[in-house]
Amino acid sequence: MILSAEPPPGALFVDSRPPADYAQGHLEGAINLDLSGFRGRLRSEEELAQLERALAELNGRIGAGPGRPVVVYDAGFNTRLAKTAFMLALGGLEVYLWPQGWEPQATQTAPTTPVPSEPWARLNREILLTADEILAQPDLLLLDVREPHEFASGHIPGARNLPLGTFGPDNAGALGLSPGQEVGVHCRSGARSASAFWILRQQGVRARNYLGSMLEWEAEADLPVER
Ligand SMILES: O=S(=O)([O-])[S-]
Repeated sequence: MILSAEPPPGALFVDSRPPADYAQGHLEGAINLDLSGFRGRLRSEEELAQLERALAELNGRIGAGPGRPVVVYDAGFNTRLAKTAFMLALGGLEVYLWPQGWEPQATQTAPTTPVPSEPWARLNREILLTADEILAQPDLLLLDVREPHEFASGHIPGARNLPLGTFGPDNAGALGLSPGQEVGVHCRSGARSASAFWILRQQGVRARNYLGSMLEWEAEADLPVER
């Protein structure tokens, strides 16, 4: 959920900005964490289980777990914020995005030492889409949020090109999407599509992010590419 007001009480703050920005001033108790660079093949059950273990280890390290909301903030609504928040939500955490409004409270300069907790994660399969699920659901509306020239260079058969810039906070209906509808979103490596994911979820559309996106799809010999 994208916050426009104060965050929930007791939240763990995650600052996804670059370390130099964090060092200049961050929210009290916030840790500095950018998960937007995540890449990984997610096709076998073992690969999914490995990701769940990695997220459990991460949650334990930063003191995140069930019952404690996590608020991720950044300098505006950007793909770094969106993908970091998506990765944490994928681990089963209750996640909020706080793109603006936090700035006046960013007064702490000393880095926060996280208080670790028991490693814990539950992979939230409801928000994740995998290549094999795309193959198994040919009727699922799949939105490729890359730019038209990227789409033209090769795309998943049946995908519809809707560049990220076309998504707005209240235009899901105008894009032909309705609350409750399930749609898949993807891009090159799951970052722009994480932004589309949150924008659509905010409007009640049941978006699922194909995290592997075209980087994974094009690397797999058995997956068809349309040009
Ligand atoms: O935003 S991206 O993952 O397509 S590089």
